Amino acid sequence: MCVITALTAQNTLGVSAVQAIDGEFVLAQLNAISADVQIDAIKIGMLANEEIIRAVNGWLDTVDAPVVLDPVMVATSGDRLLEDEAVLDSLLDRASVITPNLLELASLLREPAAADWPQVLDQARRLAAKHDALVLAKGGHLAGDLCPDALVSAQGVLAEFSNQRHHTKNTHGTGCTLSSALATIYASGGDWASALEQAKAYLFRAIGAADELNVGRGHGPVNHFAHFFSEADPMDQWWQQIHELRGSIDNLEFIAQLADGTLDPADFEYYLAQDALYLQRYAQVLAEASALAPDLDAQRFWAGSAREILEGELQLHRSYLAEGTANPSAITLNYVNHLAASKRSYAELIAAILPCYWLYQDIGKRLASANHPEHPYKQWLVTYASEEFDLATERAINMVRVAWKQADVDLRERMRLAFVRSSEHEVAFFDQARRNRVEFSTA
Ligand SMILES: Nc1ncnc2c1ncn2[C@@H]1O[C@H](COP(=O)(O)OP(=O)(O)O)[C@@H](O)[C@H]1O
Ligand SMILES: Cc1ncc(COP(=O)(O)O)c(N)n1
Repeated sequence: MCVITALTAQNTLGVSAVQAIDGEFVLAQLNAISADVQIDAIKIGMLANEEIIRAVNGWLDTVDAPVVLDPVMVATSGDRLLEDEAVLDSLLDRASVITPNLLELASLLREPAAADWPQVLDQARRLAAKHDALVLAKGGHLAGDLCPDALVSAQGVLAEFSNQRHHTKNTHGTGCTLSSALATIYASGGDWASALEQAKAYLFRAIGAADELNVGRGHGPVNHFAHFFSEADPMDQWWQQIHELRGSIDNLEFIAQLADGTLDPADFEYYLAQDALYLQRYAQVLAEASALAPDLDAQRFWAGSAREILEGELQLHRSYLAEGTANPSAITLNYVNHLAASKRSYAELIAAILPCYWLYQDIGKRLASANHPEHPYKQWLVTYASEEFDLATERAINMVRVAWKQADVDLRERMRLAFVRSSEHEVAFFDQARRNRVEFSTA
């Protein structure tokens, strides 16, 4: 819930005008909230003048909630945001946590600014004692590669967290963000140190992504939504993109009959023979992914998967088939050629590999309920609905996700195309027993 205390005409270059709101109207807004909404924590920012401070002070008598007070006095641009800082004193005693930056801290103590971090901590301790509050000492304005922050009481430092300094000029709103996040997270956790740690991690990410916003020519805002945007899972998006393809697999007569057991054994055998040819090549492709893998974990996973295919799935196929009888169909060749063409890079190759896991797991899960002890294709149905296959699919998805995160825009697009193309091949592959069976004599 927000209460407007002042209107500011400002951009990234500075504040050109301030219109303070009448104290009475500020109070009306505060009362409107507390009369209706449960208040778990309060964060106070810019207050502009004494009249507003008095209104807020009076209202605080009527509510019971922790108060984070950010003594906003001067903007990043250097413009004043509070007429007279002395009038803040009365409010400071009401705060649970005061969050001054280095200059505001000095100003509240009527002292010169601290020159280093130990001096900041010392000033913070004295301010904490003066107002019987915690003080969040902030080192953002110090020189150096690290940005330390500490929660300080009259007794000394309670908790200290430090992060690297981002090289950016877009730091407008860092202090406001930190104090708001601190109050909000405290409201849900009840622990100041842990709230500070989380608030700082959130802010660190928001500053790190600030340059992406590219707003204005001065000190641009931090990116509050960096979290949301980068959190969208690219793998979910890929899965959505093949939604229609997945639907068309479900609608194939071959799949419907495989599920209810009415599939002609000759069709199943044809499919399996092609799949055996495919899998042998697929196992080679997995071994190639292992050879290209960037780390030991990935190398092991793909090599293990290749072995799994050779000794697991291929055995299953052979149990149904007379060995070595089939030639590859045009559809099978197309698919393996697509896989082979994707090995320009590790990332692209594993993106092309992925549908063979993911689509089979998906189909396996949905067809599992149709299985029963007399089902003619029960072994096939069991294989792709197994927990081991789930686990392997999950790991394969994650390998692709990790590679995607490290890829540049062009590579990401090639990965996506490789994935979609393989999914298209999967549809044709399932359907092939029902199509013109063009077979080739070379694998
Ligand atoms: N360039 C930066 N990189 C990383 N963190 C920063 C950077 N600048 C400020 N911070 C962090 O932003 C928060 C606010 O810091 P500070 O600049 O000291 O206060 P204010 O924004 O109130 O002037 C602190 O947690 C500080 O560590
Ligand atoms: C309304 C308002 N509140 C606070 C600040 C200080 O933030 P910053 O120090 O990042 O300019 C500001 N510029 N405007």
